[in-house]
Amino acid sequence: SGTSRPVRILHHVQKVAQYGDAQSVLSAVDSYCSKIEWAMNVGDLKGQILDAVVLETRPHYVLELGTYCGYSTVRIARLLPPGARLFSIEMNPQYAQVAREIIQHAGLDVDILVGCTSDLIPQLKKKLDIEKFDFVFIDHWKVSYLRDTKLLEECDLLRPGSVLLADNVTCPGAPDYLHYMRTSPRYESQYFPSRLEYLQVEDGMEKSVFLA
Ligand SMILES: O=C(NCc1cccc(CNc2ccc3[nH]ncc3c2)c1)c1cc(-c2ccc(F)cc2)cc(O)c1O
Ligand SMILES: [Mg+2]
Repeated sequence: SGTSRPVRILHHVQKVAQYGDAQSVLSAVDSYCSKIEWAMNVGDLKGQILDAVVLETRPHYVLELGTYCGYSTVRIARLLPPGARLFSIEMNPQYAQVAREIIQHAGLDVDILVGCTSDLIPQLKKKLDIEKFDFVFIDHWKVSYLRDTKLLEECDLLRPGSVLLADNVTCPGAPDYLHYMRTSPRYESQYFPSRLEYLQVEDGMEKSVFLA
């Protein structure tokens, strides 16, 4: 097929979702990916956990690792107060372009940084004039979760109370990240059991609060 799966999702959103209506964009992605073809969006079930953590945290500065089509980016951005800033890092330029158009269709304003976390995270303070992130959503390569969390610590981008929420800690799994979060005295960690997006497979999210 000529188009990619993300492009097919974008075309579906542009066809059926109301421009400027974030909820209709989320519903369009979820109906497409549950009925036509599966895709690795966080989905509506785990998305409700993401919503609850964002609302509880009321973050001003947000970082997302792994944009894909921008589904979780829209989920987070639609709940942020005016003035809050959301930055999302995506290393695949095709994904980043689709995400920009899906986020635009939702009427939201997000900065997508194209590149890999190991290069970009050390530049964030200087480039974005940001002190610390209040909330980080981690959903990129599962083997990079732990490395990048340690990089956030080393770059002094977390403050006491910063909240990290990681997708897929059960499926596909991020065992070294989970072990670190559940044994480190620097974090208070909590597991939220759920299901893999659009399937009956068990998955879950880990919420970890940075203590100091
Ligand atoms: O693997 C996953 N997602 C990550 C991912 C994957 C591919 C490409 C990218 C490219 N984006 C990227 C990469 C590296 C990066 N470094 N810095 C930024 C950055 C950005 C990201 C995933 C898999 C499954 C899953 C698959 C199969 C299955 F059977 C069950 C479950 C479910 C999910 O919810 C998932 O999130
Ligand atoms: Mg995921």
